[in-house]
Amino acid sequence: MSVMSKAVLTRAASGLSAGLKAREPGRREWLTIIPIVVVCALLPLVIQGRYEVGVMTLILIYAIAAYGLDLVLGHLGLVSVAHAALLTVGAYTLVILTTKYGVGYWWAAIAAVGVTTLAGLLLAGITMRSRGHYFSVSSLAFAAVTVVVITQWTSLTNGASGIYAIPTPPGFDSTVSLFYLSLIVLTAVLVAMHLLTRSTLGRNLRAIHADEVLAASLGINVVATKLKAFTVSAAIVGLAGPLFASWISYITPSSASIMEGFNLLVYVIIGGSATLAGPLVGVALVVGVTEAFRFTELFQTLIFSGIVFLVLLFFRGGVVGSVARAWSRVAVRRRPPEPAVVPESGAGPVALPHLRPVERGEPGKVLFEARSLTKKYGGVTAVSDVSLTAREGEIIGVIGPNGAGKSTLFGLISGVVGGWTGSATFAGRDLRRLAVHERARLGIGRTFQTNRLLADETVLQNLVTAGYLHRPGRGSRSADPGDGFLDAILDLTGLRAKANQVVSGLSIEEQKLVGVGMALAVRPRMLLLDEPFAGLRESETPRLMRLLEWLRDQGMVILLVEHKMRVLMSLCSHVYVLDSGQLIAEGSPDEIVNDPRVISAYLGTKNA
Ligand SMILES: Nc1ncnc2c1ncn2[C@@H]1O[C@H](COP(=O)(O)OP(=O)(O)OP(=O)(O)O)[C@@H](O)[C@H]1O
Repeated sequence: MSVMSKAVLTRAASGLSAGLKAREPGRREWLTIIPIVVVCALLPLVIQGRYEVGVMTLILIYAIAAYGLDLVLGHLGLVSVAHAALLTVGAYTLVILTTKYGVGYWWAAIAAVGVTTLAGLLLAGITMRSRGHYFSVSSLAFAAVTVVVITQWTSLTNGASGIYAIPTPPGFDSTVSLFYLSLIVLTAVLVAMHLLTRSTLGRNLRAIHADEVLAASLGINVVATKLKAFTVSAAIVGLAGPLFASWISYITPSSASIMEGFNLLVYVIIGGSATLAGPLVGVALVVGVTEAFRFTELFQTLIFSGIVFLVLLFFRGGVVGSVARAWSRVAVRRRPPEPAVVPESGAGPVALPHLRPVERGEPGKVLFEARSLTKKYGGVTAVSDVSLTAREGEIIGVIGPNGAGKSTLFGLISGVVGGWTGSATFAGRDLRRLAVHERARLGIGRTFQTNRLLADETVLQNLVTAGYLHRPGRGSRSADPGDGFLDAILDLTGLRAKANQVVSGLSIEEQKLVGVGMALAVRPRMLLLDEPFAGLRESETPRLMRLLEWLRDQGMVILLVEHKMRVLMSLCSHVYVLDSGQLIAEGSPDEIVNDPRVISAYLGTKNA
């Protein structure tokens, strides 16, 4: 692989995991489509040469494929080199059906989209459980296999010699008309991309991109969502396949090569992944400029490399991404400052919402029961033979020194940590058989010791994503569940004034509250809170305490890991104490603080 290829792949991998994350597009961002389409539509009137219009058509066709790629690259963070192969699969399907089997062009085009989608589904099915570099290498293998299959299946594809005389779409046989047909398809893709990125699927993709564990904890089926996205991505690329075949009029297996797949990747990264205009701008810039220097191949390669390096060096986020970021900085400066949060004085009552966030439980009824839970990490037994019962309407404390196994226990219950023995049931269901997202859907919500949030999104967007299971109609694009529940969470957590602020700009304590709010948006029946009070100011502590008490009174079960003993002891009715993975004591707060084993292992004499 060339130095440049490595640079781009490294940039793609590192950039996509840091700093270039997709964000929710503004409601009015679709307006960008209008100037894009108008400018494109006017171009053939200004630049009229047959060759030039041909290049512009190719730019539009590649842009369609680039948007398909961007759905997984920009919005899911998967670096795929297989998309040129998918494009070629679509092109060959059209060519074979029309030239060998005499199928009408439009039927063949529909079949091409279908076959490309199926090919994408196949690739996704094989690779969706792999992440990062593993996925990229799998996509590389897919491209290589596609080239081999097309080359070797000579009876169908004519092998390395390729196929000539590819028909053009009926009624679109001139260069200019193919340009406008491609523009119509591109416009539809732009609209679809805008709608997709604002839809539940788009939000879930961003959540998965940001943090798969968090996404699953919110009830998002990570594998199914990735499959869906990859299939849609392949379908979009499939739209470009027939156009590409008609444009090129002579197709060979080399169109599916890894290098072509790499070029598509370059277009998206250069233009700006996860932006509405980025892929088109990237293709136009790279293809346009390199075509202008087509008279010398060496010079063309140098120009291509030059563009790539310049953008990588100076435009983090690609051309469009960088411009959009600079613009948003200016816009933020112009915007009047948001009113500061006025923390509730601990004394006054918190305005609790009239809404019922959870199904009212039956106090005293066993909701969760674990027997002999054991989890080993190699030679370390993180949790050893722990049994625990949680009844509705209880706040249960789990305490112990660092490394006692508290977070591991939460991991076992929420499903994040696998490979344990023992038994665990929740609402009568055996948890062993349930994945993380299924447990969340069943009603197990959680926060994490180290905040796991959608750091590049606003507080409200975090809550909207977290409330995904409860939007009216899962496919709905509406932001709020419609019953004011998210509103209520903003009030309960005291985050209303910060609702439109990006989470990464909030203080640690505010981020903690966002985490609690997100867990509540899942509408859990049991809430696992891993040190929610850590880092909270004294003034914030009473608010959260009252919130937990109120949730308990609604019938919710709360398992609370907390080192702030005063808070924990005043909230909990029952406390479990772990030390080196073992349950060393359990009982009421009074019993626990006076238990000599707990004093010796954890509390010391000052808390006793
Ligand atoms: N992924 C892992 N791989 C190997 N060992 C692990 C892993 N996670 C936890 N452990 C070990 O398991 C034990 C329990 O860790 P755990 O994080 O559950 O404790 P904890 O009580 O939550 O501690 P803290 O209060 O510091 O968060 C520790 O010895 C820890 O080193």
